[in-house]
Amino acid sequence: MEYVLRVRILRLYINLCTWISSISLASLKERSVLYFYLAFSTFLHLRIAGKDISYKMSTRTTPGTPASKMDRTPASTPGGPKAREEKIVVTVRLRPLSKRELNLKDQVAWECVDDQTIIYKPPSQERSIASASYTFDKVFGPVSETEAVYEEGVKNVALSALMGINATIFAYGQTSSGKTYTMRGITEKAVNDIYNHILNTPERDFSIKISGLEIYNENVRDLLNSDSGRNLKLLDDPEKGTVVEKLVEETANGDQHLRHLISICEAQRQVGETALNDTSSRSHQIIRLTQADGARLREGCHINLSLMTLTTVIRKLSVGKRSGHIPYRDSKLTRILQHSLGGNARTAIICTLSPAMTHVEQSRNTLSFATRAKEVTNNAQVNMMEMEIEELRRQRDLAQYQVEELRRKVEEEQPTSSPFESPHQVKKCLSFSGQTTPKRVGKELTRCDKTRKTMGRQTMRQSSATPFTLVHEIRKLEQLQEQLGEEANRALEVLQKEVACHRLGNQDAAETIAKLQAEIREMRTVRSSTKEIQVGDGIAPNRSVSANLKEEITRLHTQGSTIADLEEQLENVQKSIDKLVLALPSNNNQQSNNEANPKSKTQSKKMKMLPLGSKDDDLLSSETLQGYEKPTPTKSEDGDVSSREGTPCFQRSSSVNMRKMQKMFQTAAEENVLELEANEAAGYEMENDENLFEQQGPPVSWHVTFLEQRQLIIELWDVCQVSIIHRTQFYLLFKGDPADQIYMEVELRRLTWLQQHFSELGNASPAVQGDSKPPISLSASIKALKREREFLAKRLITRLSVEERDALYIKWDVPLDGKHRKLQFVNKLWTDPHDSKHVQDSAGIVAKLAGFCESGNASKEMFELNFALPSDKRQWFLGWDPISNLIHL
Ligand SMILES: Nc1ncnc2c1ncn2[C@@H]1O[C@H](COP(=O)(O)OP(=O)(O)OP(=O)(O)O)[C@@H](O)[C@H]1O
Repeated sequence: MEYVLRVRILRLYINLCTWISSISLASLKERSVLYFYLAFSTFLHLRIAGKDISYKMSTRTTPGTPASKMDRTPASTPGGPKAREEKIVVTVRLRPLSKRELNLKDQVAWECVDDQTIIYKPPSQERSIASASYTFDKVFGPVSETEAVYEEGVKNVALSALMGINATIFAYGQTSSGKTYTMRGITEKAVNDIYNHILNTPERDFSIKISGLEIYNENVRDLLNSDSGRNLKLLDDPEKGTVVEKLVEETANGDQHLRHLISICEAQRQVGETALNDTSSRSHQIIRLTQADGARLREGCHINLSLMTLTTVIRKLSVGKRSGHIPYRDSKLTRILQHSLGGNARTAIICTLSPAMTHVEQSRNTLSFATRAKEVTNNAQVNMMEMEIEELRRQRDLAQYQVEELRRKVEEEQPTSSPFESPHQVKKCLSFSGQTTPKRVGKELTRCDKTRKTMGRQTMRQSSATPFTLVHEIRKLEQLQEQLGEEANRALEVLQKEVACHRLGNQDAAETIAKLQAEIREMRTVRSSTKEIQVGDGIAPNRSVSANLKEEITRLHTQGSTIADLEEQLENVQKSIDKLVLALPSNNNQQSNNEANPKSKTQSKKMKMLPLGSKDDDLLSSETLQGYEKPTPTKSEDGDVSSREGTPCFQRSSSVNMRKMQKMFQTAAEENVLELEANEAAGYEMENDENLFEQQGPPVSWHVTFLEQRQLIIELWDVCQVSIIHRTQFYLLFKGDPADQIYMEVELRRLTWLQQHFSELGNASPAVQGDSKPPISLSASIKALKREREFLAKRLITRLSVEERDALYIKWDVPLDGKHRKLQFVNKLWTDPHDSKHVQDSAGIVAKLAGFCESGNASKEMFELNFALPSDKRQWFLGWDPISNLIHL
């Protein structure tokens, strides 16, 4: 059996760091190099079976426990390696003053007072600044050797990889603080230890594979394959999590080869650095910035998203994993390191510090990052794979075979059945469906069996004095075998579950799914007491839109378009909303919260009922939005779709103005009938799908049609300057459910009319609608949209924390210190109808700012806004006006 140890070297280059805003410009200007550099080494995926899997993780409860003192308790069974929460090991290394700092007569500002505490100890003239003390797992002062940092700080974590546990070590600190210096030594020592382990474990075949990658300004580059291009894609693998597409993985033939490969990664980094400075415009910008004056420096500073997100992820994790959405997906680095940060891995962070007084702010920031990191817990567990299961299965089969052999021997010794024998017992205890159990038919024995039989008989004769003793011994042996069999079966069950979890990505995912299933069951219970309605009833998803629409219209006509029918339509939409809401990761998190806090259960349920509900402090990021894009299926086991009939929320939804809905549908229906009839008159046979097929090829699936229609709608929204809140609501509500067809059609029709109206109107005076309604014109729409953006800009302050805002500014290229940056930012939302990611992100942000999640009336309002048809047709086309009312413009 071969065991594969994967070593990954990951480097992150950063121009400026997240704490840039807190660094005074004066100190920035003094820096000769303005990029930050983080070095990571990641040890991943060691597949190990045998005695090593009998270790389980221990929980470290106090932040003061040194990594070296961490306890490892052998588990009693092979099925014992269950994930336990374990905090990240955080150490700090303070380097000596560098030559440059000495030349500049810089002073030492930090002192390691013991092996766990570092204090800020300013020189006498600075004493007015409050001193501060920080405690970590281990603190290494300026005279400490890298060996000590390895042995006492991170060795345990590094060697966890040899026990089949994912391990990650990374260095974090400002430029020139000693990350490379430290990581080089640590990598070297870890390589030594790994190869020593391999030498001392000759019974196993190891294979060591290494890959190296660099993230520079969110571009991922392969350090072992310079031809691979500058921006490798990250892919989501259902089994492995995030993987880097086409990343080369070299097999190391020995320790020297591994060192050589590591040095290639190192050299690539240096080449990359130089090359980037020469060729990359961004890098030019870095150089230029180092010589720039304050204003230009501020204008142009590019803050690295990965580092920013890393700090956000650590901050969020430090207050508890279940504290809301963790934005792993917001940067390449955090995506790649997802398992190492709060996931299935053991992680050690070495925070490196310069002792210099001039760097005191950066050092404080590093220490506050380290303090937060101390609170982050991981759920490391041994990676158990099919091979290990196979091995256990093999052992069990062997045991079964031995029992059978013994039984046969007893039978030969004692042909008549003994009252002590219980033939079924053994079979029962080893009943797990093995494949390799040798089968025997009747008395037909192979030559090998016959030889063994003869030998066995001789052995039995020698070892058993009397038949009674022999039977007694056999019984004892059987009992032992029974225990073994049961244990093996139990272990197999555990392992299979673990493998299943692994396949799903991680333990968290499995837990979430389990909880979702529980939720689904609960929903079914609620549902079973109410009326069952099929989603998309009467609408065949795979038929052409026109055919479906016509059928729908006919249905509405023949049934007299009763309110009940429309209610049914509405219910279907509500189901779609439920699906969307349930698909929100924040709701999954909320569900998890409820496990711990039953009191919040009612609240949570209420939230789930709300369309677009999400936690208030949970910024709808790309990850959340992906949840929208591919909603988690909420089908129950028997295929039913969740329904909310009878729930308070459903009743609220039912209070939609049904008359208006009815009228709207009728109008739309009538228009469609006219259109269909016109088509028919023109020679199209819409009803005959077969003819259609012949004429146009296979019918377009609803999903394809939906995507096309949605794109058209998005473009029309842009052209017609439609409210971005309306766009957001519509975009997030209608995700392609078959029941959405009618709404998509109506929206398209509405927008087409509006576009036509605007173009016909040209410079002419807009139509006045009477009453208090504003005139319909493009300029009126633009004005309304401007007001709406101003409103949303104001909401940035109340809806988002400073950090969230800064993260968004960075992501959307809004200068952090620019004037009117809130408005600048909001003005960027919903501006590119052709960029689906832009649209998705814009929708997430507007949803958050508009606070869709807060109001229980949101769904009602939305239905009225989007689809209520006032008596005047023109008013209907101004369907987004009430949104202004909603947000009190
Ligand atoms: N503990 C230490 N003892 C002695 N010298 C050190 C120590 N740590 C770092 N140095 C020296 O300080 C300088 C900067 O260190 P290093 O290059 O490792 O910093 P870095 O954090 O990797 O910087 P960058 O982010 O700019 O790449 C180097 O000359 C290195 O030899």
